[in-house]
Amino acid sequence: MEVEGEEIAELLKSVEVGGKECDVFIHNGNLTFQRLTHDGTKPPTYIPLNRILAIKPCESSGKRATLARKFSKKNGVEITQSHSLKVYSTRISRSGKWKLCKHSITCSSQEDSQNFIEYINNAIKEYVSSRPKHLMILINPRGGKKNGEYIYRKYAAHIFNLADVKTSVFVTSHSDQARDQILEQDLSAYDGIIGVGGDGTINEIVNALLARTQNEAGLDVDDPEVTLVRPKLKVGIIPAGSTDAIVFDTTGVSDPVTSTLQIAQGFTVGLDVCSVHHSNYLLRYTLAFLGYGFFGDVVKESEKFRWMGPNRYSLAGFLKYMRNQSYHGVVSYLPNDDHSHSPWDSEVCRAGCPVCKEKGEYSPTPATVTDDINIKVEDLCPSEKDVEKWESKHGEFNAINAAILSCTSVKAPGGVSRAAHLGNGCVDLVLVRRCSRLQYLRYMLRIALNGNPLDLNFVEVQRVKAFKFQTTHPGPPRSDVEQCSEATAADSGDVVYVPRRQASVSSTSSWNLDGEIAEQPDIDVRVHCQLIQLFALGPEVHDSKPSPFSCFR
Ligand SMILES: Nc1ncnc2c1ncn2[C@@H]1O[C@H](COP(=O)(O)OP(=O)(O)OP(=O)(O)O)[C@@H](O)[C@H]1O
Repeated sequence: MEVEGEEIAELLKSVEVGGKECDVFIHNGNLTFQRLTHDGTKPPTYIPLNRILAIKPCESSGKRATLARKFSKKNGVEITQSHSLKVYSTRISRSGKWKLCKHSITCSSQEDSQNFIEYINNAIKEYVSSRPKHLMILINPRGGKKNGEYIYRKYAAHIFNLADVKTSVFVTSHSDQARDQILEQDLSAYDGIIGVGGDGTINEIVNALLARTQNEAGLDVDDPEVTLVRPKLKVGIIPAGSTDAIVFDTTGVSDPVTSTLQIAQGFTVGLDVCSVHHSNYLLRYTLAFLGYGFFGDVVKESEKFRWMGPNRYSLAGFLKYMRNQSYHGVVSYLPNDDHSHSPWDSEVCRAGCPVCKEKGEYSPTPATVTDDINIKVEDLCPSEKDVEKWESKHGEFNAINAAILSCTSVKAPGGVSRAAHLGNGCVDLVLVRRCSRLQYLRYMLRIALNGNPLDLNFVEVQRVKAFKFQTTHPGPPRSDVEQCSEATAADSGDVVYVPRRQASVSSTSSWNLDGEIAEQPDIDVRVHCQLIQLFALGPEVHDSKPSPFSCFR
């Protein structure tokens, strides 16, 4: 059989699919159903093989049994229950959430049914080499609305069961237990570690996994220049936290079913990680965001209102906004030398993003993912040889934000830097210069209301491979400082802004490192290109047009 010049493998002839008579074949990596009509005009429906989660024999009952009986009567064949099977696949809804679909097929003989199951299972294995076989699941029962366990049992467990992924489930009983588990357990049986919780949970997992990997490799993690080793195990996250920014950035939605389906189907993206040092001492690794000034203060202040739950951030944010503080310091950074992408790009990072692909040569489709991703050594971590290229900016800042990911979420659709990439080996360093309350409000509203927070004259952005921050004393009178910063800005060709009502200057703030507070303001940050492999596809572009790849009904 041939379609548009392509060889196709015919699997089943004249079988019943959803009460309709079809031929079933594989064409171009798709399981294709061709409805048999008198005039043969129905277009085929297909399921890409990499979207098939499982295929199982099943017992026909109820409506399904009636349809099968009708079909067998019409075709004059005896159909027993064991000749029915179900193909479980995924489809993407208009909202971007992934759904599990069932396609029931009734074959005319036991042999046909078994051959079909065998053929599809082999095709999936061949086509999709990187599906996990055994996962460690770490559930944080205290994250978000404290329903991590419920979310896992209701939305995730049956998907892993269907996909024949073995799971070892641990529910943490206290903070840091996930870390201890990763540091102390024998991990050789696992393909990946999945956190059920929020950003804090995945951070704890990644920090522990990186610590263990570097320790086993005998590396000095306190050396900011060290080239870190990529862990063999992949990580994943099923959202059950308050913000879930990392899940949102890597799947496009915050939905436990979407995340579980992407994990079970072995989709993988390479994620950049920042190492954060203070005085040649490793503070921690961060995955999404670093913020000094406003966002550091908010997290610190919010600790006083922990009893309020997630609302504590709104109250702390309001109090800090009213105080409108700014901080002195020098930011030095190593600019990205690859000018093919910048924070001003209108194209955002997506599944199959060419920028990330080129950097890490990873493919988000499971067919070609291998453990040995070919990353150029010079991309892994900026080194001493880059010394001469460092640049710096001095001044007073309301906020210094570094976006490793775009940091978009349901609450912040504008993100911190919408064009930031998952795995380009860079962070977008956003400097919010000393400004009035009203100006800062405009900045925040653009993050919250899907505007562009970078397009303001008191905000500067640089795409960098590394940066350092050092506090400076208020020093010269304000007019001198302004002259100095404006002169620097003018020299470098940047827009000069004149703040109307300015912030009050305080001594130092703290860093918000993915939601954790670091009291040391002077830090040294290096970006490690795609150091972690995360089970996710990357946000997808949605097409509102109906697709032939859909649930076959
Ligand atoms: N059993 C537990 N009891 C108390 N704390 C725990 C427990 N298990 C984990 N934790 C800690 O809870 C912290 C916060 O969890 P997590 O980040 O997942 O939720 P969240 O803060 O609500 O979500 P988000 O970070 O997305 O805003 C983690 O740093 C983790 O160490």
